[in-house]
Amino acid sequence: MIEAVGLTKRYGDKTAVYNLSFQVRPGSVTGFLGPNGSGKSTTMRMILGLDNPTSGTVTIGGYPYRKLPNAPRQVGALLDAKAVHGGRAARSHLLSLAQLSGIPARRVDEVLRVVGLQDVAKKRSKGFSLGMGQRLGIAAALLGDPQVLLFDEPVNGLDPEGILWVRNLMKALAAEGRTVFVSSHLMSEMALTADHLIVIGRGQLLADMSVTDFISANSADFARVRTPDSEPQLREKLSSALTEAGGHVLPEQDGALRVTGLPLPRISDLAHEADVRLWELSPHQASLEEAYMRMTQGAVDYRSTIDQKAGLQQPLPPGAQPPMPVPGQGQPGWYAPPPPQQAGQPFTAPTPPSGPYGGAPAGAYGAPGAPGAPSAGAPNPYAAPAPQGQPPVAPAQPPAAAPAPAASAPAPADPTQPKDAR
Ligand SMILES: Nc1ncnc2c1ncn2[C@@H]1O[C@H](COP(=O)(O)OP(=O)(O)OP(=O)(O)O)[C@@H](O)[C@H]1O
Repeated sequence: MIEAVGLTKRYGDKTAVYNLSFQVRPGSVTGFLGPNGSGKSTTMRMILGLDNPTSGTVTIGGYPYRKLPNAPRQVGALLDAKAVHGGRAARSHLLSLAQLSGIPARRVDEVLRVVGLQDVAKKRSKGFSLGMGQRLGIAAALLGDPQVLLFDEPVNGLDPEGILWVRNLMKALAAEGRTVFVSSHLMSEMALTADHLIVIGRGQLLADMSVTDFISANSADFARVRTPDSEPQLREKLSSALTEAGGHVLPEQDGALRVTGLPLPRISDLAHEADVRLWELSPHQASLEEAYMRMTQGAVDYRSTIDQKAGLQQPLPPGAQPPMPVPGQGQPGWYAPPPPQQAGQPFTAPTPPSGPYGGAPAGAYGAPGAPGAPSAGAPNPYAAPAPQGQPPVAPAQPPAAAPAPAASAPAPADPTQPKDAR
Protein backbone atom coordinates (compact mmCIF):
# COMPACT_ATOMS: atom_id res chain seq x y z
CA MET A 1 0.00 0.00 0.00
CA ILE A 2 1.10 3.54 -0.73
CA GLU A 3 0.18 6.06 1.95
CA ALA A 4 0.58 9.83 1.81
CA VAL A 5 -0.05 11.94 4.89
CA GLY A 6 -0.14 15.73 4.69
CA LEU A 7 2.17 15.68 1.69
CA THR A 8 3.30 19.15 0.65
CA LYS A 9 5.91 20.19 -1.91
CA ARG A 10 7.04 23.71 -2.62
CA TYR A 11 9.49 24.78 -5.29
CA GLY A 12 10.50 28.27 -4.16
CA ASP A 13 7.25 30.20 -3.97
CA LYS A 14 5.39 27.63 -6.08
CA THR A 15 3.28 25.17 -4.10
CA ALA A 16 3.08 22.11 -6.35
CA VAL A 17 1.38 19.80 -3.82
CA TYR A 18 -0.45 20.86 -0.70
CA ASN A 19 -1.50 18.78 2.29
CA LEU A 20 -2.29 15.68 0.26
CA SER A 21 -3.39 12.59 2.19
CA PHE A 22 -4.51 9.39 0.51
CA GLN A 23 -4.00 5.64 0.39
CA VAL A 24 -3.46 3.47 -2.67
CA ARG A 25 -4.49 -0.08 -1.88
CA PRO A 26 -3.41 -3.38 -3.39
CA GLY A 27 -5.73 -5.40 -5.60
CA SER A 28 -7.15 -2.51 -7.58
CA VAL A 29 -6.16 0.08 -10.14
CA THR A 30 -6.15 3.54 -8.62
CA GLY A 31 -6.38 6.38 -11.12
CA PHE A 32 -4.59 9.60 -10.26
CA LEU A 33 -6.29 12.43 -12.10
CA GLY A 34 -5.79 16.14 -12.39
CA PRO A 35 -5.35 18.87 -14.99
CA ASN A 36 -1.93 19.78 -16.40
CA GLY A 37 0.37 21.08 -13.68
CA SER A 38 -1.86 19.89 -10.83
CA GLY A 39 0.97 18.02 -9.10
CA LYS A 40 0.57 14.41 -10.23
CA SER A 41 4.18 13.89 -11.33
CA THR A 42 5.50 15.75 -8.30
CA THR A 43 3.51 13.43 -6.05
CA MET A 44 4.79 10.38 -7.91
CA ARG A 45 8.36 11.61 -7.64
CA MET A 46 7.93 12.02 -3.88
CA ILE A 47 6.50 8.50 -3.62
CA LEU A 48 9.62 7.23 -5.40
CA GLY A 49 12.04 9.24 -3.27
CA LEU A 50 13.10 11.38 -6.24
CA ASP A 51 11.89 14.55 -4.55
CA ASN A 52 11.79 15.36 -0.85
CA PRO A 53 8.48 16.53 0.55
CA THR A 54 8.58 20.00 2.09
CA SER A 55 6.36 18.53 4.78
CA GLY A 56 4.32 15.39 5.30
CA THR A 57 5.27 11.82 4.53
CA VAL A 58 4.71 9.19 1.92
CA THR A 59 5.45 5.51 2.39
CA ILE A 60 5.26 2.27 0.46
CA GLY A 61 4.45 -0.73 2.62
CA GLY A 62 5.19 1.44 5.65
CA TYR A 63 8.66 2.60 4.49
CA PRO A 64 9.79 5.73 2.72
CA TYR A 65 11.02 4.58 -0.70
CA ARG A 66 14.68 5.15 0.13
CA LYS A 67 14.44 2.92 3.19
CA LEU A 68 12.52 0.18 1.41
CA PRO A 69 14.50 -3.08 1.40
CA ASN A 70 15.32 -4.18 -2.18
CA ALA A 71 13.22 -1.34 -3.61
CA PRO A 72 13.69 -2.14 -7.35
CA ARG A 73 12.19 -5.60 -6.79
CA GLN A 74 9.27 -4.19 -4.85
CA VAL A 75 8.38 -1.07 -6.81
CA GLY A 76 8.32 -0.52 -10.57
CA ALA A 77 7.67 2.82 -12.17
CA LEU A 78 7.24 4.53 -15.49
CA LEU A 79 7.69 8.25 -15.01
CA ASP A 80 9.19 9.50 -18.23
CA ALA A 81 9.52 7.16 -21.17
CA LYS A 82 12.11 9.47 -22.76
CA ALA A 83 14.50 9.02 -19.83
CA VAL A 84 16.57 6.33 -21.52
CA HIS A 85 19.99 6.37 -23.09
CA GLY A 86 18.96 6.71 -26.74
CA GLY A 87 22.19 5.17 -28.02
CA ARG A 88 21.52 1.90 -26.28
CA ALA A 89 19.50 -0.92 -27.74
CA ALA A 90 16.23 -1.63 -25.94
CA ARG A 91 17.52 -4.98 -24.69
CA SER A 92 20.82 -3.50 -23.47
CA HIS A 93 18.93 -0.79 -21.62
CA LEU A 94 16.79 -3.34 -19.81
CA LEU A 95 19.78 -5.60 -19.24
CA SER A 96 21.71 -2.84 -17.47
CA LEU A 97 18.71 -2.12 -15.25
CA ALA A 98 18.37 -5.83 -14.50
CA GLN A 99 22.04 -6.16 -13.59
CA LEU A 100 21.83 -3.18 -11.21
CA SER A 101 18.98 -4.86 -9.36
CA GLY A 102 20.22 -8.46 -9.44
CA ILE A 103 17.51 -9.56 -11.85
CA PRO A 104 18.37 -12.50 -14.15
CA ALA A 105 18.92 -11.70 -17.85
CA ARG A 106 16.18 -14.08 -19.00
CA ARG A 107 13.66 -11.79 -17.34
CA VAL A 108 14.64 -9.10 -19.85
CA ASP A 109 13.48 -11.25 -22.74
CA GLU A 110 10.27 -12.05 -20.86
CA VAL A 111 9.32 -8.41 -20.39
CA LEU A 112 10.30 -7.56 -23.97
CA ARG A 113 7.76 -10.17 -25.10
CA VAL A 114 5.13 -8.89 -22.64
CA VAL A 115 5.31 -5.38 -24.12
CA GLY A 116 5.65 -6.62 -27.71
CA LEU A 117 9.11 -5.21 -28.40
CA GLN A 118 10.96 -8.50 -28.95
CA ASP A 119 11.41 -7.84 -32.67
CA VAL A 120 13.08 -4.47 -32.08
CA ALA A 121 15.03 -5.52 -28.99
CA LYS A 122 18.36 -4.88 -30.72
CA LYS A 123 17.35 -1.48 -32.10
CA ARG A 124 18.51 1.74 -30.48
CA SER A 125 15.75 3.39 -28.51
CA LYS A 126 16.47 6.81 -30.01
CA GLY A 127 14.76 5.55 -33.15
CA PHE A 128 11.67 4.51 -31.22
CA SER A 129 8.31 6.18 -31.65
CA LEU A 130 6.61 7.69 -28.60
CA GLY A 131 4.47 4.59 -28.23
CA MET A 132 7.45 2.23 -28.49
CA GLY A 133 9.23 4.31 -25.86
CA GLN A 134 6.20 3.95 -23.58
CA ARG A 135 6.32 0.18 -24.06
CA LEU A 136 10.00 0.13 -23.20
CA GLY A 137 9.29 2.17 -20.05
CA ILE A 138 6.55 -0.26 -19.07
CA ALA A 139 8.95 -3.17 -19.64
CA ALA A 140 11.43 -1.52 -17.27
CA ALA A 141 8.70 -1.08 -14.65
CA LEU A 142 7.76 -4.77 -14.89
CA LEU A 143 11.35 -6.01 -14.77
CA GLY A 144 11.54 -6.78 -11.04
CA ASP A 145 8.02 -8.32 -10.98
CA PRO A 146 7.16 -5.72 -8.33
CA GLN A 147 4.12 -5.68 -6.05
CA VAL A 148 3.74 -1.90 -6.38
CA LEU A 149 3.57 -0.20 -9.79
CA LEU A 150 3.38 3.48 -10.64
CA PHE A 151 2.67 4.68 -14.16
CA ASP A 152 2.70 8.35 -15.09
CA GLU A 153 0.55 8.85 -18.21
CA PRO A 154 1.27 5.34 -19.57
CA VAL A 155 -0.98 5.64 -22.63
CA ASN A 156 0.74 8.77 -23.95
CA GLY A 157 1.47 8.22 -27.63
CA LEU A 158 -0.04 4.75 -27.80
CA ASP A 159 -2.31 3.73 -30.65
CA PRO A 160 -5.79 2.31 -29.86
CA GLU A 161 -4.44 -1.24 -29.71
CA GLY A 162 -1.72 -0.06 -27.32
CA ILE A 163 -4.22 1.80 -25.15
CA LEU A 164 -6.36 -1.31 -24.87
CA TRP A 165 -3.28 -3.37 -24.04
CA VAL A 166 -2.22 -0.97 -21.25
CA ARG A 167 -5.77 -0.95 -19.88
CA ASN A 168 -5.85 -4.74 -19.73
CA LEU A 169 -2.31 -4.94 -18.35
CA MET A 170 -3.17 -2.58 -15.46
CA LYS A 171 -6.26 -4.61 -14.63
CA ALA A 172 -4.37 -7.89 -14.81
CA LEU A 173 -1.61 -6.59 -12.53
CA ALA A 174 -4.21 -5.42 -9.99
CA ALA A 175 -6.08 -8.72 -10.24
CA GLU A 176 -2.86 -10.42 -9.14
CA GLY A 177 -3.10 -8.42 -5.92
CA ARG A 178 -0.61 -5.69 -6.83
CA THR A 179 -0.90 -2.01 -6.02
CA VAL A 180 -1.33 -0.13 -9.31
CA PHE A 181 -1.27 3.68 -9.31
CA VAL A 182 -1.80 5.31 -12.71
CA SER A 183 -1.81 9.01 -13.44
CA SER A 184 -3.73 10.53 -16.31
CA HIS A 185 -5.65 13.61 -17.25
CA LEU A 186 -8.07 11.54 -19.31
CA MET A 187 -11.16 10.83 -17.27
CA SER A 188 -12.64 8.71 -20.04
CA GLU A 189 -9.63 6.39 -20.00
CA MET A 190 -9.57 6.17 -16.22
CA ALA A 191 -13.28 5.40 -16.12
CA LEU A 192 -12.50 2.28 -18.16
CA THR A 193 -9.33 1.28 -16.33
CA ALA A 194 -9.51 2.30 -12.69
CA ASP A 195 -11.50 0.95 -9.76
CA HIS A 196 -10.69 3.89 -7.53
CA LEU A 197 -9.94 7.55 -8.24
CA ILE A 198 -7.83 10.17 -6.57
CA VAL A 199 -8.47 13.55 -8.17
CA ILE A 200 -6.31 16.59 -7.48
CA GLY A 201 -6.42 20.19 -8.63
CA ARG A 202 -3.65 22.70 -7.95
CA GLY A 203 -1.94 20.15 -5.72
CA GLN A 204 -4.96 19.63 -3.47
CA LEU A 205 -7.28 16.68 -3.05
CA LEU A 206 -10.63 17.09 -4.82
CA ALA A 207 -11.93 13.52 -4.66
CA ASP A 208 -10.90 10.13 -3.27
CA MET A 209 -13.55 7.54 -4.02
CA SER A 210 -14.44 4.48 -6.06
CA VAL A 211 -15.24 5.02 -9.73
CA THR A 212 -18.77 3.79 -9.04
CA ASP A 213 -19.27 6.38 -6.31
CA PHE A 214 -17.73 9.06 -8.49
CA ILE A 215 -20.21 8.26 -11.25
CA SER A 216 -23.24 8.30 -8.99
CA ALA A 217 -22.08 11.45 -7.18
CA ASN A 218 -21.25 13.40 -10.30
CA SER A 219 -23.24 12.24 -13.28
CA ALA A 220 -26.20 14.56 -13.06
CA ASP A 221 -29.34 13.64 -14.93
CA PHE A 222 -30.70 16.19 -17.35
CA ALA A 223 -33.35 16.48 -20.02
CA ARG A 224 -32.77 17.54 -23.59
CA VAL A 225 -35.63 19.57 -25.00
CA ARG A 226 -35.89 20.74 -28.57
CA THR A 227 -38.42 23.08 -30.08
CA PRO A 228 -38.97 23.56 -33.83
CA ASP A 229 -35.78 25.02 -35.33
CA SER A 230 -37.73 27.41 -37.52
CA GLU A 231 -39.42 29.13 -34.56
CA PRO A 232 -36.74 30.49 -32.20
CA GLN A 233 -39.35 32.43 -30.23
CA LEU A 234 -40.79 29.10 -29.00
CA ARG A 235 -37.40 28.18 -27.62
CA GLU A 236 -37.19 31.46 -25.74
CA LYS A 237 -40.75 31.07 -24.46
CA LEU A 238 -40.09 27.58 -23.19
CA SER A 239 -36.78 28.59 -21.68
CA SER A 240 -38.51 31.34 -19.66
CA ALA A 241 -41.31 29.00 -18.55
CA LEU A 242 -38.85 26.34 -17.39
CA THR A 243 -36.66 28.86 -15.57
CA GLU A 244 -39.70 30.39 -13.83
CA ALA A 245 -40.69 26.89 -12.70
CA GLY A 246 -37.29 26.45 -11.03
CA GLY A 247 -35.48 24.62 -13.82
CA HIS A 248 -31.92 25.36 -14.86
CA VAL A 249 -31.68 25.81 -18.61
CA LEU A 250 -28.56 25.82 -20.75
CA PRO A 251 -28.31 25.97 -24.54
CA GLU A 252 -26.89 22.94 -26.29
CA GLN A 253 -24.62 23.18 -29.29
CA ASP A 254 -27.32 22.03 -31.73
CA GLY A 255 -29.95 24.50 -30.54
CA ALA A 256 -31.66 22.19 -28.04
CA LEU A 257 -32.00 23.06 -24.36
CA ARG A 258 -30.38 21.18 -21.52
CA VAL A 259 -32.68 21.24 -18.51
CA THR A 260 -31.92 20.18 -14.97
CA GLY A 261 -34.03 20.43 -11.84
CA LEU A 262 -37.32 19.44 -13.46
CA PRO A 263 -38.65 15.95 -14.16
CA LEU A 264 -39.56 15.10 -17.76
CA PRO A 265 -43.37 15.02 -17.22
CA ARG A 266 -43.20 18.49 -15.64
CA ILE A 267 -41.23 19.83 -18.61
CA SER A 268 -43.85 18.36 -20.92
CA ASP A 269 -46.69 19.97 -18.91
CA LEU A 270 -44.94 23.34 -18.83
CA ALA A 271 -44.39 23.22 -22.59
CA HIS A 272 -48.06 22.36 -23.09
CA GLU A 273 -49.19 25.21 -20.81
CA ALA A 274 -46.91 27.64 -22.68
CA ASP A 275 -48.32 26.38 -25.97
CA VAL A 276 -44.88 25.32 -27.19
CA ARG A 277 -44.54 22.33 -29.53
CA LEU A 278 -41.65 19.99 -28.84
CA TRP A 279 -39.50 18.12 -31.32
CA GLU A 280 -37.58 16.31 -28.62
CA LEU A 281 -37.85 15.58 -24.91
CA SER A 282 -35.35 12.97 -23.79
CA PRO A 283 -33.61 11.88 -20.58
CA HIS A 284 -29.79 12.00 -20.46
CA GLN A 285 -26.94 11.49 -18.09
CA ALA A 286 -23.88 13.73 -18.07
CA SER A 287 -20.74 11.83 -18.93
CA LEU A 288 -18.06 11.20 -16.41
CA GLU A 289 -15.76 13.35 -18.52
CA GLU A 290 -18.10 16.30 -18.02
CA ALA A 291 -18.30 15.65 -14.30
CA TYR A 292 -14.53 15.60 -14.09
CA MET A 293 -14.27 18.81 -16.13
CA ARG A 294 -16.76 20.45 -13.82
CA MET A 295 -14.89 19.29 -10.75
CA THR A 296 -11.51 20.49 -11.95
CA GLN A 297 -12.55 23.55 -13.97
CA GLY A 298 -11.61 25.96 -11.20
CA ALA A 299 -8.22 24.31 -10.81
CA VAL A 300 -7.05 24.49 -14.40
CA ASP A 301 -3.83 26.44 -14.82
CA TYR A 302 -3.49 26.37 -18.57
CA ARG A 303 -6.39 27.33 -20.81
CA SER A 304 -6.50 27.79 -24.52
CA THR A 305 -8.15 30.87 -25.96
CA ILE A 306 -9.67 31.78 -29.30
CA ASP A 307 -6.99 32.38 -31.92
CA GLN A 308 -7.73 36.03 -32.83
CA LYS A 309 -5.37 35.84 -35.84
CA ALA A 310 -4.59 39.52 -35.33
CA GLY A 311 -3.83 41.17 -38.64
CA LEU A 312 -4.21 37.89 -40.52
CA GLN A 313 -7.92 37.80 -41.23
CA GLN A 314 -9.11 38.56 -44.73
CA PRO A 315 -12.00 41.02 -44.98
CA LEU A 316 -15.26 39.27 -45.83
CA PRO A 317 -16.37 39.63 -49.45
CA PRO A 318 -19.21 42.14 -49.91
CA GLY A 319 -22.50 40.68 -48.78
CA ALA A 320 -20.93 37.67 -47.01
CA GLN A 321 -22.12 36.87 -43.48
CA PRO A 322 -19.71 36.06 -40.65
CA PRO A 323 -20.13 32.50 -39.30
CA MET A 324 -22.88 32.04 -36.74
CA PRO A 325 -21.63 31.59 -33.19
CA VAL A 326 -22.54 28.30 -31.56
CA PRO A 327 -25.36 28.97 -29.08
CA GLY A 328 -24.12 29.01 -25.54
CA GLN A 329 -20.49 28.34 -26.37
CA GLY A 330 -18.24 30.24 -24.04
CA GLN A 331 -20.87 30.64 -21.40
CA PRO A 332 -20.08 29.20 -18.01
CA GLY A 333 -21.04 25.56 -17.92
CA TRP A 334 -21.73 25.37 -21.65
CA TYR A 335 -20.18 21.94 -21.84
CA ALA A 336 -21.47 20.64 -18.55
CA PRO A 337 -24.75 20.51 -16.75
CA PRO A 338 -25.08 22.41 -13.51
CA PRO A 339 -24.28 20.47 -10.38
CA PRO A 340 -26.90 18.14 -8.97
CA GLN A 341 -27.61 20.38 -5.99
CA GLN A 342 -29.27 23.49 -7.30
CA ALA A 343 -28.22 25.29 -4.16
CA GLY A 344 -24.61 25.44 -5.25
CA GLN A 345 -21.60 23.78 -6.77
CA PRO A 346 -20.75 20.45 -5.21
CA PHE A 347 -17.08 21.21 -5.62
CA THR A 348 -15.51 24.32 -4.28
CA ALA A 349 -12.49 24.70 -6.44
CA PRO A 350 -9.86 27.40 -6.31
CA THR A 351 -10.74 30.56 -8.20
CA PRO A 352 -9.90 30.37 -11.90
CA PRO A 353 -6.60 31.96 -12.76
CA SER A 354 -6.11 35.36 -14.24
CA GLY A 355 -2.42 34.73 -14.75
CA PRO A 356 -0.33 34.80 -17.88
CA TYR A 357 -2.53 32.24 -19.60
CA GLY A 358 -5.72 33.91 -18.53
CA GLY A 359 -9.20 32.75 -17.72
CA ALA A 360 -10.37 33.53 -21.20
CA PRO A 361 -13.63 32.60 -22.87
CA ALA A 362 -14.07 29.30 -24.64
CA GLY A 363 -11.67 28.70 -27.44
CA ALA A 364 -12.62 27.43 -30.81
CA TYR A 365 -10.09 24.65 -30.31
CA GLY A 366 -11.01 23.15 -27.07
CA ALA A 367 -10.74 24.22 -23.52
CA PRO A 368 -13.92 25.71 -22.20
CA GLY A 369 -14.09 29.25 -21.01
CA ALA A 370 -13.47 30.39 -17.50
CA PRO A 371 -16.41 29.14 -15.55
CA GLY A 372 -18.45 31.11 -13.13
CA ALA A 373 -16.78 31.11 -9.78
CA PRO A 374 -18.14 28.43 -7.50
CA SER A 375 -20.78 29.74 -5.18
CA ALA A 376 -19.21 31.14 -2.08
CA GLY A 377 -19.73 29.12 1.02
CA ALA A 378 -20.85 25.96 -0.75
CA PRO A 379 -19.07 23.12 1.00
CA ASN A 380 -16.92 20.81 -1.03
CA PRO A 381 -17.69 17.33 0.27
CA TYR A 382 -14.61 15.90 -1.43
CA ALA A 383 -11.98 18.49 -0.68
CA ALA A 384 -9.46 17.95 2.04
CA PRO A 385 -10.29 20.49 4.72
CA ALA A 386 -7.77 23.31 4.79
CA PRO A 387 -6.06 23.69 8.13
CA GLN A 388 -7.55 26.37 10.31
CA GLY A 389 -6.22 29.81 9.63
CA GLN A 390 -4.40 28.82 6.44
CA PRO A 391 -5.28 29.71 2.87
CA PRO A 392 -6.05 26.82 0.51
CA VAL A 393 -2.69 27.21 -1.16
CA ALA A 394 -0.05 28.29 1.24
CA PRO A 395 1.73 31.57 0.59
CA ALA A 396 5.31 31.81 -0.54
CA GLN A 397 7.78 29.97 1.60
CA PRO A 398 11.53 29.75 1.57
CA PRO A 399 12.76 27.23 -1.02
CA ALA A 400 12.40 23.61 -0.05
CA ALA A 401 15.32 21.50 0.96
CA ALA A 402 17.55 20.43 -1.92
CA PRO A 403 15.88 17.67 -3.94
CA ALA A 404 17.08 14.13 -3.77
CA PRO A 405 20.23 13.55 -5.77
CA ALA A 406 18.41 11.23 -8.14
CA ALA A 407 16.02 14.04 -9.06
CA SER A 408 18.75 16.27 -10.37
CA ALA A 409 21.56 13.89 -11.29
CA PRO A 410 21.34 12.54 -14.81
CA ALA A 411 20.62 8.85 -14.57
CA PRO A 412 19.41 8.04 -18.02
CA ALA A 413 19.13 4.33 -17.45
CA ASP A 414 16.92 4.82 -14.41
CA PRO A 415 13.26 4.14 -15.26
CA THR A 416 12.24 6.32 -12.36
CA GLN A 417 14.04 9.32 -13.79
CA PRO A 418 11.92 12.48 -13.27
CA LYS A 419 10.33 14.44 -16.08
CA ASP A 420 12.38 16.90 -18.05
CA ALA A 421 13.07 20.13 -16.25
CA ARG A 422 10.10 22.42 -16.67
N1 LIG B 1 11.47 21.00 -10.36
C1 LIG B 1 10.50 21.92 -10.36
N2 LIG B 1 10.79 23.22 -10.12
C2 LIG B 1 9.82 24.16 -10.08
N3 LIG B 1 8.52 23.91 -10.29
C3 LIG B 1 8.16 22.65 -10.56
C4 LIG B 1 9.13 21.59 -10.60
N4 LIG B 1 8.48 20.43 -10.85
C5 LIG B 1 7.17 20.76 -10.98
N5 LIG B 1 6.99 22.09 -10.81
C6 LIG B 1 5.71 22.81 -10.85
O1 LIG B 1 4.81 22.16 -9.99
C7 LIG B 1 3.51 22.12 -10.57
C8 LIG B 1 3.03 20.68 -10.65
O2 LIG B 1 3.77 20.03 -11.69
P1 LIG B 1 3.59 18.49 -12.03
O3 LIG B 1 4.55 18.14 -13.11
O4 LIG B 1 3.68 17.71 -10.79
O5 LIG B 1 2.09 18.45 -12.58
P2 LIG B 1 1.33 17.32 -13.38
O6 LIG B 1 -0.01 17.20 -12.76
O7 LIG B 1 2.16 16.09 -13.46
O8 LIG B 1 1.20 17.97 -14.82
P3 LIG B 1 1.07 17.27 -16.28
O9 LIG B 1 -0.27 16.61 -16.33
O10 LIG B 1 1.13 18.44 -17.21
O11 LIG B 1 2.21 16.33 -16.45
C9 LIG B 1 3.61 22.82 -11.91
O12 LIG B 1 3.21 24.15 -11.75
C10 LIG B 1 5.08 22.73 -12.23
O13 LIG B 1 5.48 23.82 -13.03
